[in-house]
Amino acid sequence: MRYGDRYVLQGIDLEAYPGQIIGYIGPNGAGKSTTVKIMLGLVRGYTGEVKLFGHDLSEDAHAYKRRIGYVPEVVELFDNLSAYEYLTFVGELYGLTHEEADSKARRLMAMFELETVYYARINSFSKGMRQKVMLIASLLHNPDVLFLDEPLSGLDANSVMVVKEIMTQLAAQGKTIFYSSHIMEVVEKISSRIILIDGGRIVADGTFEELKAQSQEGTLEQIFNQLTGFHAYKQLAEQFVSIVREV
Ligand SMILES: Nc1ncnc2c1ncn2[C@@H]1O[C@H](COP(=O)(O)OP(=O)(O)OP(=O)(O)O)[C@@H](O)[C@H]1O
Repeated sequence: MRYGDRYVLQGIDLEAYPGQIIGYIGPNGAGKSTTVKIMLGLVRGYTGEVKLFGHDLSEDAHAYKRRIGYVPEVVELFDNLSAYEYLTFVGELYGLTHEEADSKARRLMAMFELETVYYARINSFSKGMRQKVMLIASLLHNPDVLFLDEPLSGLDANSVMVVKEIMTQLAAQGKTIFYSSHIMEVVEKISSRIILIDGGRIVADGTFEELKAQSQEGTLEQIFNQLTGFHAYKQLAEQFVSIVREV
C-alpha cells in the first residue's frame, strides 16, 4: 500500500481465524491503522489480495460489512446526537430494526451504568463514556470480526476489567478480534496471538510465549523494544528534559 510515492505497507501477509484475539502492535506510523482501514474497505489503491470470510474485498462490500464491528481510535463524529439517536442510527445501518437497535442499545448502556444518559447528547459525555458508546455501537449487530483501536482508552479500572472479559468471552464464542494498542501489558495478557509490525512489515507473529522464546526477553514491552531496535529511551528522555529546562 502506498500513499503518493511512499510505501507504508510492504507485504503484510497474514491469515486470521475465528476465536483469535490478535494483538496488532507496532510503533507510531508503522501501518496498523492503514491495515485496518484496508480491511474495512475505507482505503483503496493497495496491491495484493485481501479476503474476508473467504471473499475478496472487491466482490460485495455490503455483505461482509454487516459482519464487522469497528471501534476507531479517535471519536469525534456525531457529537450532537444523543446516545439513543447515535446507537439506533448505527444499528439500523447494520440492518437492525429501530426497535431492535433501541432495545439492545438501552440494555447494553445499562450494563455500563449509562442508562440515565441514554437520551443525553454525546458531547456532554466524558472520554470513557464515549468509549463505551463506541464499543456498544461496534457490537450491536453481533459482528463476527471486530477491529478495536485502543478500546480501553479513557476507561476506569473497573470498566477495563469488564471490557477485557467481554473480549475474552466474544473470542471464546468464535469471534475474531483485531486489537491495536500501545499498552503492552494488556496486549500481552489478552492476545492469543501477537503481530508486531514495523515500517510496514511484519517483524513478529506468534503467541506471547513464542515471541518470548525467540527474543529471550521477559515482557512484551522488552520484545517490542528489541524488535523495533529501540534502546535509547533514557538518553532520549534526558535530552528532552534538558531542552525543556533551557530558559
Ligand atoms: N491519508 C494518508 N495520506 C498519506 N499518508 C498517510 C495517510 N494515512 C497514513 N499515512 C502514513 O502512513 C503511515 C502509516 O500510518 P498508520 O496510521 O497506518 O500508522 P499506525 O501504525 O496506525 O500509527 P499509530 O500508532 O500512530 O496510530 C504513516 O507514515 C502515516 O504518515
